[in-house]
Amino acid sequence: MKIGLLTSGGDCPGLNAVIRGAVLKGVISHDAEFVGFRWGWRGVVEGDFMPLVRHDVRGLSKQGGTILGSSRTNPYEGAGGGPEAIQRTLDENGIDAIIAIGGEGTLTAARRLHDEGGINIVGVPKTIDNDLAATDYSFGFDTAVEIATEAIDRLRTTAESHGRCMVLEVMGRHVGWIALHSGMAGGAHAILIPEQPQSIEQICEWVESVRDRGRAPLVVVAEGFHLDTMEEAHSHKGLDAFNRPRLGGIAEQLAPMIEARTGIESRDTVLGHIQRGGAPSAYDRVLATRLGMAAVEAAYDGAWGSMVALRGTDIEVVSIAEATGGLNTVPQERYDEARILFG
Ligand SMILES: Nc1ncnc2c1ncn2[C@@H]1O[C@H](COP(=O)(O)OP(=O)(O)OP(=O)(O)O)[C@@H](O)[C@H]1O
Ligand SMILES: O=P(O)(O)OC[C@H]1O[C@](O)(CO)[C@@H](O)[C@@H]1O
Ligand SMILES: [Mg+2]
Repeated sequence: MKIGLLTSGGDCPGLNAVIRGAVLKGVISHDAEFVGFRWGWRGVVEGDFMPLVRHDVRGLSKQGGTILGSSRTNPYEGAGGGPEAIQRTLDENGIDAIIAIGGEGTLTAARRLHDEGGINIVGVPKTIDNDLAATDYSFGFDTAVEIATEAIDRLRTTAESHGRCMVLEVMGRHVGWIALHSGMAGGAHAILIPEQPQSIEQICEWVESVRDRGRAPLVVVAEGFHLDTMEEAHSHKGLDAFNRPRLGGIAEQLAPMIEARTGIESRDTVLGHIQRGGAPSAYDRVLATRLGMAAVEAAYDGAWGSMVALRGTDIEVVSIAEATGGLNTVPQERYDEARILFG
């Protein structure tokens, strides 16, 4: 079988480990052939791909980013877009199947191409946000949490030196998993997530109780958080390639509000894409490698339109529909559990 791999959507530590796992598994167990589509769906639509042999994936599991490049190209757009044109491109190049590594958008597109055009596709879930349903964790999340936790540890020493309140903004467009886990690991005094709007009065109450105990307050906020007085998440950077608001900047809004209300000097830090860069953690390398290997097995089993997923400690094959049907939000009980530690 000749399989085309692609990485699409925002990048994520571990993408290269998936590619390596898939190629090694396919070559060793099935004598498979691989190509890599460049720049996500763009490579599929434009017929732009490169051969991927065993040598090309040597040492890749520790390398951040994606050697294939990524984009938010829509596979239904352009002359080569849509199921019929894509099938033609695959046939012309002798490519039997696609393994699409991406988030909910990429997987939704993969499912449509399979359902509407019968294209042989297997999905692999990726996102640092951990917002995909049907998989217990997605690779990239653990690495992002490590980076955010280290940032909290570092902010804490400078905060204590000045008696300041620090507000750290982490990623998390729709869900607060990175904020919840890094905040808990780093001992944050308040964790603000998209699923749980709060009042500025409540936030200041937590901050003041920390100050009253002689400590420097540390607040972790997910970029998608909004105060109970706001309609939606803060955005002032225009739209992304898929016409969604680019988030970021809520920490810059909150820090002066906290300072004005409590009198505690406050600073904000936006971690941004640092959370997506660099080498994946050991956990993410293992998870990504196993998912890549399982995706190849799913292809050889003819499990088209499915996705590989982590369930407990097993990698299972589930329908893409299950993964894209809803978001993996932070459950109320997980927030309540963390909330005991606030203030
Ligand atoms: N319903 C859809 N039908 C066809 N294409 C879609 C659909 N939804 C998303 N896409 C395409 O898939 C691309 C990737 O989606 P998106 O930009 O949301 O990234 P993602 O895979 O969800 O990763 P991330 O976690 O970074 O958001 C989009 O730019 C869009 O072109
Ligand atoms: O890299 P971009 O296009 O700025 O996207 C940023 C978005 O991607 C993610 O990192 C992953 O979906 C979100 O947390 C964030 O809102
Ligand atoms: Mg998306």
